[in-house]
Amino acid sequence: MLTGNAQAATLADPSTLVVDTVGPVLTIGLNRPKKRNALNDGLMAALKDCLTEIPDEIRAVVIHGHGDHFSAGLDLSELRERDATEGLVHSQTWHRVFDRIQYCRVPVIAALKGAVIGGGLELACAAHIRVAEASAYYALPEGSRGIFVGGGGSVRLPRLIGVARMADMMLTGRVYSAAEGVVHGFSQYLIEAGSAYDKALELANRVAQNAPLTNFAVLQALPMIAEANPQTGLLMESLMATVAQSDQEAKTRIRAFLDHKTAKVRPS
Ligand SMILES: COc1cc(/C=C/C(=O)SCCNC(=O)CCNC(=O)[C@H](O)C(C)(C)COP(=O)(O)OP(=O)(O)OC[C@H]2O[C@@H](n3cnc4c(N)ncnc43)[C@H](O)[C@@H]2OP(=O)(O)O)ccc1O
Repeated sequence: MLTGNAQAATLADPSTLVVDTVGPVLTIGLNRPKKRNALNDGLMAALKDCLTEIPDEIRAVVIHGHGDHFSAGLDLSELRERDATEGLVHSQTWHRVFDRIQYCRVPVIAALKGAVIGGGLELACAAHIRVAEASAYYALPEGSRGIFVGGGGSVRLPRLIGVARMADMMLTGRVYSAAEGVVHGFSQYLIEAGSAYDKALELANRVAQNAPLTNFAVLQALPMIAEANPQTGLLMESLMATVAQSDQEAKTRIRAFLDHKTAKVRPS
């Protein structure tokens, strides 16, 4: 991996994030509403710090946007002339930040509203669950800006919506609606305007009640199993299932169900 001065010079700007704890949930609010939460170097460095130091008692994370939008993507005012090395360093810096989301030890839920554009969309792709309210819209206008995605979008987005649809987004620059986002498998929830944050928090509290080992398996093992060849995947699944069910947590939880001391599965 390349390193360089462009990266070393970046200082975290704490004012660009509002970080809070709500019970077992860490909430991270992108906080540049006047700039539609465009992702500048200071915000990206702050986000990286914040995701590196998740307290032990936190069981889930919600990332949301202050103001009317999730994020308008890369802060174009910072897209200064870069030579090839600096460009690679910049892109790889973003990769490291978004990898911290994807490989976070606890589930990360993105609460989407308004503009979810370019790098903002790439950020959302790294989360484990996406909750969109009706105001959310998605676009990849990189073509019209003369650039390419640089935050892992070409790896993560096709795995969610397919290569052809991502190609359509990039080539046409078309704005996709919140409803299309659900239909195409980008977001898992579509809810009324104004409620993405509340819904994300509700879901975060729910996943926080799971056995940590099950959540770990979903975050770390499931993506690998899904991409493995079937034989390898089935073996990995068996190993993961065996580890999980032999854990004391599973034994306690199953005993509680059999003793009628825990909730049944009911439609919500
Ligand atoms: C190359 O290596 C990379 C690339 C990347 C990632 C790339 C990308 O993310 S490309 C996508 C960049 N984003 C855009 O093109 C969106 C631009 N913004 C808009 O279209 C609109 O602002 C809007 C989001 C639809 C909202 O519209 P509206 O509500 O009308 O607000 P405005 O009046 O337009 O904006 C208010 C204020 O915010 C500024 N602003 C908005 N977006 C950005 C932005 N992306 N960058 C900088 N500034 C922005 C706007 O200029 C206004 O400022 P004023 O000073 O005029 O008030 C990743 C990694 C790589 O290595």
